[in-house]
Amino acid sequence: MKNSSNALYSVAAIRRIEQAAIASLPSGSLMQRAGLAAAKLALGLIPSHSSGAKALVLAGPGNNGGDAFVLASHLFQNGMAVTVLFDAYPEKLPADARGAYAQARQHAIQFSPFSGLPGILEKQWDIVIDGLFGIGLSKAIATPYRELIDAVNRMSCPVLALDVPSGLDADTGTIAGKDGIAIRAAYTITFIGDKPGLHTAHGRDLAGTVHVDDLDIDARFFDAPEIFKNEPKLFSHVLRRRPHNSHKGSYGNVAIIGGAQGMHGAAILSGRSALHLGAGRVFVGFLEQAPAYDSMQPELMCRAAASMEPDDATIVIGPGLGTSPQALEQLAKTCSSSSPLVMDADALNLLATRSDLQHVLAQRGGHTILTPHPLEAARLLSTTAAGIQADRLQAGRELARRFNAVIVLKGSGTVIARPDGKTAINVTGNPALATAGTGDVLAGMCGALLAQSCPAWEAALAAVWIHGLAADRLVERGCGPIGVAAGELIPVAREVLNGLINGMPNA
Ligand SMILES: NC(=O)C1=CN([C@@H]2O[C@H](COP(=O)(O)OP(=O)(O)OC[C@H]3O[C@@H](n4cnc5c(N)ncnc54)[C@H](O)[C@@H]3O)[C@@H](O)[C@H]2O)[C@@H](O)CC1
Ligand SMILES: [K+]
Repeated sequence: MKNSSNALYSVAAIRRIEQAAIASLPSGSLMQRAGLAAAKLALGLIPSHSSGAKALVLAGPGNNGGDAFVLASHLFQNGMAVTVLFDAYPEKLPADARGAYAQARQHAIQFSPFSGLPGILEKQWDIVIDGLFGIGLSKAIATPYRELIDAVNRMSCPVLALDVPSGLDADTGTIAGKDGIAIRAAYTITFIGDKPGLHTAHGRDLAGTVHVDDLDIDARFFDAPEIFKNEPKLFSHVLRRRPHNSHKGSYGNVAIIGGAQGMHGAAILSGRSALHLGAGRVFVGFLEQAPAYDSMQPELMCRAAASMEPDDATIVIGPGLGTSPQALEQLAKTCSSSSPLVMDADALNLLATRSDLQHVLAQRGGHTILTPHPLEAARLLSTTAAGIQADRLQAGRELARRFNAVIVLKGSGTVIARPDGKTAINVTGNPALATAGTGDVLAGMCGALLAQSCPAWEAALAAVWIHGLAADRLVERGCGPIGVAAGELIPVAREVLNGLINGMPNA
């Protein structure tokens, strides 16, 4: 399973792999490999390393510190001036780390306790290595490590974290403990396998660019992964080139239901998005007075929602829906239809208040995708947004089980979960998406892909990935992250989808 390069492993899974591998190897081998791999990466990050560049290495009281000692020895042997900040009892280090400490002590590496920090902070460093805590972190980081991390986070030189930025929970991407603190790294080299917490919640901000080194552990020790980084290889098999002999009926109908008074724009955005992601026909159903047409996109067919027959279309319900009795009526009609379905925004807020509809939804056949942001997810699970963010993977999986649906839990590192527990974390996208209407665009994209016969899991993965990449392209072009309007994502998302399909090998 090692060759699943987009696999993500929980800390429990990493521990199982590590223990099995350690038992088959001479003692200390994995730590030696980890320290060497990290040193090679660090040397590559500092072009001037041969001319006495300066490295500050932070070493903690466990095996993460052990990795740091091995790395310190290698950096020294490669001509760097190395200072190690270490403030624990060497004799209390775990065995492998103690060995690595003794090894480092044989070199002219400067060791300093934390009391030496003020002088150390005045120096210019070419790189800081964070080897304080890895997957053994068990509580919030407090004094004296807190002050050290705070100081390092203010430094301008690059920080390379070993395994996990210290203070970050490798499973959840949260900062451990109440009032905890974590290293903000520019790079993280993570060992054995990649970890979900590096890619969701605070993970993307704190881990920087993530490198994975499997420490050459034999593939037989790796469990079959259940969590993946979202990549086209998870969904591209359902994307199809268009045959010449096809027509609009070949690509499905999408019916958007939303657009209460004052919120027409949300439904329109969703409709435009569904159109540009390839739906054959798009209807937009408005709760009250429907506009005659969308003058910027006259291809959309604007109707009164009550007059629409949802059974021959993929339904996207929620954008601008509101929570009126008419909205509830539409939601009830939709839940009992057998059409492929995307539920977003107020449809989710209404659903949270109606256990009868929740039951109908969980029983319905057909493909269902729910796209909550953390607050909507919190309402569905009767908790708080903070409760959801404390463990986004667990929340996504719980929602998927409860509603028998594919869940897209939005946020940094969007979590896509399905009822059997398989979970993906999306790593495209950026803060340009933190603006009104981007959720409406995403819901329309999910609808378009469902309408073109993608199964719900693949449709959700593809939509989230394309949506994020569209935002990344806008930023690359200098159009963001500040001030991107949701509608700007749509033509770029179309470009991304066509690029994906055009780049596929001919079947
Ligand atoms: N055992 C091995 O051979 C290998 C270990 N590896 C490294 O070892 C790490 C895991 O090592 P450990 O299990 O020793 O764990 P860590 O080194 O991550 O941390 C555990 C130590 O930190 C203390 N601690 C935890 N949270 C604290 C907090 N908030 N404040 C103060 N002290 C705290 C614990 O009491 C313990 O002493 C991995 O992340 C990885 O870097 C890798 O080198 C792979 C091989
Ligand atoms: K670390």
